Amino acid sequence: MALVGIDLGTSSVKVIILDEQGGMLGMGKTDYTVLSPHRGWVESDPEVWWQSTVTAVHNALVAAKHPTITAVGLSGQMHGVVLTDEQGKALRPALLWADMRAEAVLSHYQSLSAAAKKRLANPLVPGMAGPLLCWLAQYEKASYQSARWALQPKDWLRMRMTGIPATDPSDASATLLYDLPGDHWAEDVIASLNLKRSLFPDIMASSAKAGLLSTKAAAELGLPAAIPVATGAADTAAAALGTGLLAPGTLQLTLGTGAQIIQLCAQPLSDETTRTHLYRAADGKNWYNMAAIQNAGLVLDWVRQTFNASWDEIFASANSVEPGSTGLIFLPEFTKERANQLADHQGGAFLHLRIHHRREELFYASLEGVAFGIRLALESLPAAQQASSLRLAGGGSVHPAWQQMLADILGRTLELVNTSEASARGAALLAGIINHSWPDIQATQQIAPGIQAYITPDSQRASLYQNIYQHFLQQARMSF
Ligand SMILES: Nc1ncnc2c1ncn2[C@@H]1O[C@H](COP(=O)(O)OP(=O)(O)O)[C@@H](O)[C@H]1O
Ligand SMILES: O=C(CO)[C@@H](O)[C@H](O)COP(=O)(O)O
Repeated sequence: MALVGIDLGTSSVKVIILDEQGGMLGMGKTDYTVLSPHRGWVESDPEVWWQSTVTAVHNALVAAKHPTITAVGLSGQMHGVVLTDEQGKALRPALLWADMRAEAVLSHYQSLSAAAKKRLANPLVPGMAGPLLCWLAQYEKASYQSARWALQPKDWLRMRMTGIPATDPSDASATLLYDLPGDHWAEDVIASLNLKRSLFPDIMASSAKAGLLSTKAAAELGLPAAIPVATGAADTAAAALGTGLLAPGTLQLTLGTGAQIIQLCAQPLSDETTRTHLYRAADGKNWYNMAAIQNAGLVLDWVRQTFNASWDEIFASANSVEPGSTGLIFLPEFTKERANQLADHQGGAFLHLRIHHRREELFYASLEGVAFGIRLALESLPAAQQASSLRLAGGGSVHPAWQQMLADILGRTLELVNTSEASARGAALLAGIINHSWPDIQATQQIAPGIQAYITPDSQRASLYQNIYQHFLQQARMSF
């Protein structure tokens, strides 16, 4: 008997198979491309998500030696929107969290009442389902008018698997259409924005049984038909569950295509400065504050591809380049940050390029620039001042040289959790609840992966970076 967890990320889908004690039996991963057909647009084709999921599930089953699967759980990238027909068939490519086109309609949000904005409890930024739907309603009337459902990515996947439209609080609360203190869709906001209320599915607990795997989906995935599928959770919330972060206190940095630093909180207290987000956790009990970084793995992957480099070559720059990259500065703001901007947004840049700069400096400066962006976001979290350590998770955090750089630049110890796929693990743990492998979310803490290593900052480099970081901020802000 085994459980499947599927994490539909921005750059790849990850599938893991756990036994009923939470032990890893196998995994599969399939990459896909993020599309940018016009300036500021960021999209993915849901059909590619599905084909990639089929491949990753098959590979995970092979790696796990074909155990009997009894339940499936889901996690997925947050905020964006998939417009579908009645059956869940996508009507156009999915719009993703990094998409900027809805800047053009943010004025609709700005003119909401102060009370309504307070209940949304989050910065008003364009890559969320609410603003994206406002854009679609205005500029793509045909697809908007014919849509039956507006789904989050993992909810689209579940509908494809079960035919049941639903969402959960952790994803719904990250759409800018959710009343955080009231814990329900923000009916008044949806009405004020003139959005169709019927687009939004019922909200079910992340650990609820949302439906059964259809015969057709089961045949494609190679899984048994009619096994239960859990509602699932947003990837950041699922990653917290997957690493055993279930109580307020510890900070966690998840590094994927984007990066997020989160801290669980027992009350829905929003950030008056609007530099951090407030969302529902997967346990249905807590919330979490999150500082988001849009330009993390997304940008490093651009560097890797554009310079035709391997990941090893990029990280090997840490062996030959000194902190500060001999004056070279990389601004990673390829897409506008939601908050915590390094500079007035004009796009990314290499600043102060000189003839002596080699390929290695370009790579090292890119890593430094992304890490400085993470540091700025970290400093916006109220709890960061006191935190001397952070947990580290996510597929973009695995290289040892990069982990050490992050510890040095953030000036914090990084705790490496003994799981490579925290969000997919969180998803599988939710499957275990509907399968009665464990009674509830709290019980999953007993099978939480331990800390496999502590990466402590090198005191000399950390001290150097205090000054280099300040210099970086100053130069970044002077440059536009
Ligand atoms: N082999 C690798 N070594 C180091 N970093 C990688 C590697 N493959 C991908 N990455 C980085 O990880 C990011 C994807 O993180 P991941 O958590 O797997 O994906 P997602 O954002 O889809 O959840 C990529 O954008 C890239 O920057
Ligand atoms: O944008 C956020 C959180 O605000 C992310 O949680 C996205 O959902 C993307 O996650 P990855 O695909 O980068 O892991």
